[in-house]
Amino acid sequence: MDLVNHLSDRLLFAVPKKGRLHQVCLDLLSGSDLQFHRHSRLDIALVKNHLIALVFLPAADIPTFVGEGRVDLGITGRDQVREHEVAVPPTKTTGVEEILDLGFGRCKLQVQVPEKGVIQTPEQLIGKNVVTSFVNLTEKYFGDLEKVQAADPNEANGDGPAKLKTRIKYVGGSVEAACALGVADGIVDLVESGETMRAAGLKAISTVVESTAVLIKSKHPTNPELVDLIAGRIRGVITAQKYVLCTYNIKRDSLSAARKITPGKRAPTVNSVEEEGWVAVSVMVESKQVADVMDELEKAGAEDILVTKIENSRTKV
Ligand SMILES: Nc1ncnc2c1ncn2[C@@H]1O[C@H](COP(=O)(O)OP(=O)(O)OP(=O)(O)O)[C@@H](O)[C@H]1O
Ligand SMILES: O=P(O)(O)OC[C@H]1O[C@H](OP(=O)(O)OP(=O)(O)O)[C@H](O)[C@@H]1O
Repeated sequence: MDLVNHLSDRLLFAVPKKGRLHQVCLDLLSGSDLQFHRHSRLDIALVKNHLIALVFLPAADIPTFVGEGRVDLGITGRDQVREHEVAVPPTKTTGVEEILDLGFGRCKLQVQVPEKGVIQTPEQLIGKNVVTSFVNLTEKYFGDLEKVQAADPNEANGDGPAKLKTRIKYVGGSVEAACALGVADGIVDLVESGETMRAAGLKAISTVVESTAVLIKSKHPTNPELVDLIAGRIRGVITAQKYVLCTYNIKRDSLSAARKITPGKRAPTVNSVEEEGWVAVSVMVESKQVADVMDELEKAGAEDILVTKIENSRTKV
């Protein structure tokens, strides 16, 4: 099938083709009931049940395609969006709009130096070699540091705004190896658990950007209604993953204490039960807090506390 000729009437949705965000994005598409079959080695897949085509692209390239309006929707890291924005500042018609913070892919772009070295602050890297995959953000970061230093009367050399003194070099991956290989005095790279950084004998001395995955759209999508529909579905899946449904029985006298523990997103649903003086409560609770909430509810006199996974949802995040 000539896929390219099937694209003209379809909304284009870019998804990371590899890396940390790939599988979790596929799970999100499946949770949103976007059904597709990707032929091996093809970076385009037609969605069977909507006028949408998925395009599988490197996360770093997605802001470019969406920003130029070639692709309508995309998922990538906020770090990649910021990196692109420094290189190509948005205008009224170009650039991306963030629709939704997806919560996963949480990491920080950090300045890192050898743990046992003499450099302790980012200012000490000025004029030295810094290696990164995020050249634009790194140049801006050190450019701003250099400006601050130049504004300091003790440091000013009177030459006016100079070109960047710090030498920023691009590498596409394994950035953490650059210091050990003698190519860099410091690096700017992503950190999540910190394992990669520690294994390379590095430590973080500053944060350039904090990032999570985001759903982005172009400024003039071809089918805004379909963009809203997909955004609503994805929001529903993300909310469902973030919350669980907690139900319990409690004496009406203790209800106000229990409401403080489980205020819910709007308010808990309270139903009367057959037994005099008791009510049944059902309420959404953030998954990461649910164990503490159950302990507190028990102390407040709640009984039959049950927690259920939410498959999908339509509620404001
Ligand atoms: N360790 C991490 N933890 C969480 N999110 C991360 C991590 N590393 C990267 N990310 C996020 O995922 C995005 C894509 O990074 P990743 O390195 O996975 O992509 P890639 O370079 O395309 O893939 P690969 O590294 O497999 O070649 C980053 O821009 C960032 O937002
Ligand atoms: O703090 P951590 O949990 O160790 O994660 C950080 C690492 O994850 C990313 O690399 P990835 O493993 O995706 O490979 P890459 O270096 O080839 O980009 C990032 O570039 C770091 O190297």
